[in-house]
Amino acid sequence: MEKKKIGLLVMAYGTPYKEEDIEPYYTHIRHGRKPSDEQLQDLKDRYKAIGGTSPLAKITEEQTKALEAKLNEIQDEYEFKAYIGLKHISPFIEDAVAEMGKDGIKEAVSIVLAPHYSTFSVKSYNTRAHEEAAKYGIEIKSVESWYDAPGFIQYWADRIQEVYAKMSDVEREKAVLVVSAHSLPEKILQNGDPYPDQLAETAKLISDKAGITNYELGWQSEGNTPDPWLGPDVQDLTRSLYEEKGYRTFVYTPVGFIADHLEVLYDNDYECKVVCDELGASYYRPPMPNTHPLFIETLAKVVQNRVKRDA
Ligand SMILES: CC1=C(CCC(=O)O)c2cc3nc(cc4[nH]c(cc5[nH]c(cc1n2)c(C)c5CCC(=O)O)c(CCC(=O)O)c4C)C(CCC(=O)O)=C3C
Ligand SMILES: [Fe+2]
Repeated sequence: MEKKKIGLLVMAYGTPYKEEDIEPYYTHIRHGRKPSDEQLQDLKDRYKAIGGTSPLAKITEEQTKALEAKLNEIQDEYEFKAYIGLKHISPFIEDAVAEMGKDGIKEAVSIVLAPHYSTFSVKSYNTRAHEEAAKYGIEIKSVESWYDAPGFIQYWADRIQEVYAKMSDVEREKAVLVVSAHSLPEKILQNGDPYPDQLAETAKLISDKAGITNYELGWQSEGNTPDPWLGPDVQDLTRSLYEEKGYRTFVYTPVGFIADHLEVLYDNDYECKVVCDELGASYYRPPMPNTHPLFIETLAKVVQNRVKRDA
């Protein structure tokens, strides 16, 4: 039987490919407003600190290829063809959709490489994709969130158990799991955004599965703007947990992200580690999902379920 061709639109944040890309990328993130020299230098310094550029571009590509291959392996009704569409750098979401149009694709499914739904994040990706798709008569079924997908929960529970198993008994007794996502401006709460509740649900599912009772929710990587952001910030949280609850071992799981990139390699592995070192506490950060087979299989199931669902 002839397989039906279906577009697989994989959307992600995007990252500068080289140093010269940092300024236009940052300007795009800031909705077209150029960063000040100081802000730009600060961002350049952070990329420098993690090796010059982020590994994210390569990981997004590997995740997309692996997801496409997995989907074509687990079913034979459709032939999935993957397209990467990025939020803040080329190939932009619109470029990917236009490419699908050129290839004659009429039916597509989309997923954002971020587990939790927010009007600020996933909704803006999906809106851009759907607006462009309308121009080409492409029907896109969009996955809205997958923060509770069983394989995603299992992935983190396994990694957490590995970390706790490595600890000395003394370390384990005073350990706390810090489950975090990217902070967003507090104003998202006015319209009942599900983002904080989804993070809380991910944290509960993961800690239950891993058998960890001491866990706390935190927010990280907040932007440099005057409005209030969701808190507590993971660095402040580390200090208060140390002082008020006596924890001495900190296990950071930035579950709002799925790859090694700036927010994890700098904001966790450098900034949170500095706080732990200063306090004399132990720092742990289990590996990110990247292209782990269980993680890719999980995304494939999420996509497959979305294709099967009507509307
Ligand atoms: C919700 C969310 C996610 C998770 C969901 C998703 O993945 O969509 C995410 C992921 C990421 N964010 C990233 C990078 C950056 N985000 C920034 C700034 C901002 N992010 C925001 C939100 C999010 N961001 C917001 C509201 C701002 C402030 C904008 C403003 O000023 O109004 C800035 C500017 C400088 C700074 O603030 O640090 C950078 C460099 C990278 C790539 C890292 C790499 O290159 O390795 C990734 C994966
Ligand atoms: Fe960001």
